[in-house]
Amino acid sequence: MVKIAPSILSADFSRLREQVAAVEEAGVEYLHIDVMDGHFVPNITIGPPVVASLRPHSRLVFDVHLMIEKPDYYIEEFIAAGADLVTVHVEACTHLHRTVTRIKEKGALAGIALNPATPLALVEPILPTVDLVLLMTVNPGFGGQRFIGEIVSKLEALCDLRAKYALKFEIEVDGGINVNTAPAVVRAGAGVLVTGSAIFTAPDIATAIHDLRAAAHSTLVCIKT
Ligand SMILES: O=C(CO)[C@@H](O)[C@H](O)COP(=O)(O)O
Repeated sequence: MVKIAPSILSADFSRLREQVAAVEEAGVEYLHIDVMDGHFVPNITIGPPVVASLRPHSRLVFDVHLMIEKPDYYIEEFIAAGADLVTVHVEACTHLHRTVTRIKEKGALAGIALNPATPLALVEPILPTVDLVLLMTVNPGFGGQRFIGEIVSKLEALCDLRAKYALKFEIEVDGGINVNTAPAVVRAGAGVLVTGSAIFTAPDIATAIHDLRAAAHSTLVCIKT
């Protein structure tokens, strides 16, 4: 089953607790938390105190996406704040295997994220050590951008690598995911859909999540028949 991970980047921050409760009630699996530092990406967002404030109010898997330089300095703090899954950018890590190992040693699941222009070959050697691979389908930094369709073939190639090595990591896509783009990424092998603006700027959050799930699952039905 495809998992949905609403990105709170597009939420109304003045009503964050309420909006997290709304996506949780609508049955999503993950809460995607975009952490940006103004250096790795040209935007500044959320730090560990926000994660810690939300933690007592939600049972969702906290999927913390670090779009920051030197992520090693902050891994422990985000896990202590309540992150269940910590994803770091390949482009921000000099010693990626060490960083992934540190995340796991500190008790969280470890993800690696690749920008659209970053080739899969860079991460192939460490795929057996990760729990999730996030393929950016926009250039990171902002919500509401247009989906980059060329990433679909990269997604298929990642799926093939997972099958080739008989691995079990999850494949997450992030950026421009909505009812129109979800079918293509699910068909190509995405198992976790990060969606920000299509959920939080919709007139009704529950309806938006229902529609996204229906679009994703309709594709799965297509594959089976
Ligand atoms: O990490 C990012 C952007 O850098 C994403 O998580 C976006 O927040 C997704 O937003 P939409 O493209 O769905 O609006």
